[in-house]
Amino acid sequence: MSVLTLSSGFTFDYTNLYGDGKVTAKDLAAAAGQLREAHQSVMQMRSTGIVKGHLSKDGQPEKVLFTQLPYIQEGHINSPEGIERLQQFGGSLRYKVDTVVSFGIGGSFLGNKVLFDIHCGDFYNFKSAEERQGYPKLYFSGNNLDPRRTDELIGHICREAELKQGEPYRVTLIVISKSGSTLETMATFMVAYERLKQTPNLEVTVVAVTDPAEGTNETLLHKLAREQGWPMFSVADGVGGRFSIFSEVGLITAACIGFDIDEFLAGAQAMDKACQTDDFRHNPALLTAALKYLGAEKYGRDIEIFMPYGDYLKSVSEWYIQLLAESLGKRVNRDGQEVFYGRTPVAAVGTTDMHAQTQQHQDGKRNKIVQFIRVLEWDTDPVIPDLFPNTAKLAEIAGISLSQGMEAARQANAQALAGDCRFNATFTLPKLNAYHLGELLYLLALSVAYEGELANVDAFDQPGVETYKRILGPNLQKLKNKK
Ligand SMILES: O=P(O)(O)OC[C@H]1O[C@H](O)[C@H](O)[C@@H](O)[C@@H]1O
Repeated sequence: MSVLTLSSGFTFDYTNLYGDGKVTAKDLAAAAGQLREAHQSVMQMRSTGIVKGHLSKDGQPEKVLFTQLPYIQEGHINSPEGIERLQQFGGSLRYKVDTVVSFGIGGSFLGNKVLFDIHCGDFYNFKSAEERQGYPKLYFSGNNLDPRRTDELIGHICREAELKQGEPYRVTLIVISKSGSTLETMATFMVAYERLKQTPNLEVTVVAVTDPAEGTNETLLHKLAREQGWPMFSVADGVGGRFSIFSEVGLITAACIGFDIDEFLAGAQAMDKACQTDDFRHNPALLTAALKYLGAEKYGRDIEIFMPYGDYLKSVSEWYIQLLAESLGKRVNRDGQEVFYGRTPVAAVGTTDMHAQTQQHQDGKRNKIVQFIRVLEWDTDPVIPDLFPNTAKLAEIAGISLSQGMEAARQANAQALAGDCRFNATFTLPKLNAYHLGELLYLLALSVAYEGELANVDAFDQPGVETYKRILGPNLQKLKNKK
């Protein structure tokens, strides 16, 4: 067994990624110099924010500061006052605001959805205010231009306002956009704001989360917020969208639902500390990056199936898709040579996708790594009752808890894949709580930074997404002119 165990109980089991027929000790030994250099570069990024070759969208040198986020400190992006302000904001909503709608897409949505799913689950918005401890209902929008869902969400809120007796129905719209002008976010926000403002018995307020720059670099959202007097939170300089869950971007959702910000950042901080050793066998982010990088480069495993077991972890897969795709999917390396690097991420969830994707993982091309996530201990865990003792097949599973069944299924999946030389690995979270979630998400973010170094690509830009935007902008103008 090859398992790296942290003092918190978080583990990385890479037994099925390492050894004969997998990434070998020889492969790792041959890459030792590269791993050392990658580690030095990441340590330099930590202390100075400087990453070789990284430029902003405007071609200016730009610092990378996400490793600062776990540390709440005076003068840091997450300062004690900043966190206090977030908590006060969350507290100010309790028993006062009925509904929050969070508008955002990509890095301004995916992490927020993770926090919501893990903390609130599917049925939160059906619960009473008391059951939600006074926190408002919370919906997401802006992550598409879907006319039907946008319309239905607004209709639903308006109906709730109609039904409310006495006090007006209070809605807070949180508009999150680093660039401050993303099409989906701004379009759906404007549609919703206009309709909600016109609804009787409904009071609507707006909060903006955007780049705080003023002057010539001021974002459109910042300008609007300033002119309209909306309260603002920041997407700090040096924190890219896909790394922003630990900043005010993600933490504002945490504040709105009473998710434990301190524990979440403490988990991220513990992981950051665990990743400071240059011994790759004991550095979870470097070890993960090294094995996946070598798996891709030497063995052609350039698809990553991200497969947590448990419904509410599916959004972690979706968050990871953006992290991996935008960070490592690069045409050129930092020396300007074409490399077409990056694993293609695939979102999956167990056990569900064992009945949909596993056929391909088991029998398709040997070009994948399956990354499992497992939760060791669940807060609630119903036991399958012996309801039909005379039906042998059902009696056989009686007495087993659902989580035991789920873990047995994951183990069987991992074993079956490993038995046919199909690379896989498992992260285990002792429990599904803020601390361990912080550990996991931070580990993934840092491993992507390491892999950028190993592959010599800029993990912090996303030039490819501008290509379609350059076509879309003029096309939207043409549509407007036709009217
Ligand atoms: O936060 P925003 O500026 O609105 O950006 C939202 C998202 O849109 C872009 O297309 C980028 O590719 C993403 O990296 C970003 O997270």
